[in-house]
Amino acid sequence: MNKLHVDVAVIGTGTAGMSAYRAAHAQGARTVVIESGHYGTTCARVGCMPSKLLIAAADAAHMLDLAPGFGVHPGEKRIDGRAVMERVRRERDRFVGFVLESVESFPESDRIRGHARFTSPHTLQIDEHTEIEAARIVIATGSSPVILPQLKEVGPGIVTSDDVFYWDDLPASVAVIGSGVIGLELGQALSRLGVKVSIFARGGSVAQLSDPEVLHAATRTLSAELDLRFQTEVVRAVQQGEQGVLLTTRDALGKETSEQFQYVLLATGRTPNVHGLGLEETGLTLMPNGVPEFDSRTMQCGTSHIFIAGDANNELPLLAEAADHGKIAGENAGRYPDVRPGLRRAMLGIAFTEPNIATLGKSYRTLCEGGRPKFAIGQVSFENQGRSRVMLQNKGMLRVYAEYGSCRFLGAEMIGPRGEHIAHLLAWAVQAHMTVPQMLDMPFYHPVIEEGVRTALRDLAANLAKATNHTDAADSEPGT
Ligand SMILES: Cc1cc2nc3c(=O)[nH]c(=O)nc-3n(C[C@H](O)[C@H](O)[C@H](O)COP(=O)(O)OP(=O)(O)OC[C@H]3O[C@@H](n4cnc5c(N)ncnc54)[C@H](O)[C@@H]3O)c2cc1C
Ligand SMILES: NC(=O)c1ccc[n+]([C@@H]2O[C@H](COP(=O)([O-])OP(=O)(O)OC[C@H]3O[C@@H](n4cnc5c(N)ncnc54)[C@H](O)[C@@H]3O)[C@@H](O)[C@H]2O)c1
Repeated sequence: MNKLHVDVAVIGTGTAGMSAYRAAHAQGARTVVIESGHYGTTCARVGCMPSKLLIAAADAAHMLDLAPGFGVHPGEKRIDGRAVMERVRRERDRFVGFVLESVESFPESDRIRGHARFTSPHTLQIDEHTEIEAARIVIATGSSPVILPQLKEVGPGIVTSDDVFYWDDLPASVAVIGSGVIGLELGQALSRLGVKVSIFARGGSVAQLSDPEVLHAATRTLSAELDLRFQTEVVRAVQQGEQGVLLTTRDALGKETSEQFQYVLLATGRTPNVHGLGLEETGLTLMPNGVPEFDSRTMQCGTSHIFIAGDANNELPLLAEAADHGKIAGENAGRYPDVRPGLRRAMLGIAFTEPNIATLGKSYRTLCEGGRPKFAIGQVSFENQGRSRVMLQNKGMLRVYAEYGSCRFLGAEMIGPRGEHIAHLLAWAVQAHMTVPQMLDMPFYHPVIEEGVRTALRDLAANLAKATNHTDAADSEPGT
């Protein structure tokens, strides 16, 4: 058994782990990273990048569908599934290659291969070959797809996003379970690429939306294009050899339906990789999901020498968050016991559906927490928004929120054209603590989709003014 003594051990070499390694190392700490799977990160290998590559191909196909609306007739559309998947894998491998180069730039002696688990608060056992005594430890173990119990061990037709980007060809049909971010991004992309797709949602949720009006607009917009079956539960699935899977679902009225699909894609959330880590040996207080209690400003677990970063802490399982968490955790582990709060940015979440779905700052749900909501709402529908209509992308809605009295801009939820860019603009305003009048003083060009944002902000300003002129803010309902 090899024995190692280090200042900082980082478990996981994903985005958070690599960021933690660099930050701890920069503090002068003798640091190692431990990896049980492949190097290359979830984001590059099976997450952000390949999913956006698939979506890019779908966008190209969709543009051909839109063209006749402008009087442009591109001829017969032909999708070469093998070529689509070959490009996805080729470009994905290129991105993974850059990550591998980055990991390989860490000295070999700092890279340990194998599964890490705690045997005491300061000791990690790596498979059966190495024991590491570490003064501080960063947990950056990522997350894994949730597999519904009734779909376990059905057969090769049950897949997750970990499998899709290894396909050689596009399948004939896919049942997507879950209407969250992964289900909608992949479901819409596959559908636009000619795959027969049905999306089954046990409730009525759409991606990360919580504002009922935006949710309504999103449901209407996406249902116009996709076979979206809300309030529908999965009952069972049976693998039928190479034919695919016979999936039985039950709708809100209790009616059971059985349909055959080549694949059933599970997109039912991800669970933090904290089980099998031996956390019970650390003495840390665990939350019901198994994640240790931690401070989201410092990533420190309780007052201990252990830090947790990225998807593993389940706070906001997004790439940019993983990188920030890793930096904060690594710096604090490096200079422990001098633990300091790190930079946390305004919340920003974007689902790359088309139209994009975006949430930023405080969500409607968060603002409504703790009783009666006390914030003003402004809104715009993109249906008659000038530039959106010019481009035949006039779908969706934006709702913006602000605090009565101070007029401080708080956040927004939307589905709409160019949502990824509008969301950045608005998230920057949240982080800069701008007020609605200050935002309206900013330049708006013509004709641009941002003029729709201005319409929503003007509506918000009018609603804020009504409250200041006529009522006590506490008496105001949202949107009045
Ligand atoms: C399909 C999909 C699309 C996505 N798209 C986006 C997007 O567009 N934008 C966005 O912001 N986010 C997106 N995400 C989320 C983003 O990919 C993740 O938030 C991010 O990659 C998490 O990074 P991480 O470092 O926490 O985890 P990972 O990159 O998963 O790294 C964790 C590492 O820890 C290792 N490990 C686990 N347990 C152990 C152990 N006991 N011992 C040793 N090593 C261990 C694992 O093998 C893994 O290499 C997407 C995710 C998916 C699945
Ligand atoms: N563009 C992006 O930023 C992006 C893209 C993909 C993934 N991600 C990250 O990955 C995470 C995981 O994505 P996801 O889509 O798997 O999770 P999610 O939490 O967004 O959605 C999960 C969906 O599965 C449904 N579901 C859960 N349990 C179910 C059950 N038992 N039966 C039927 N349906 C069930 C939920 O109702 C929900 O619709 C996201 O939270 C996000 O942080 C981000």
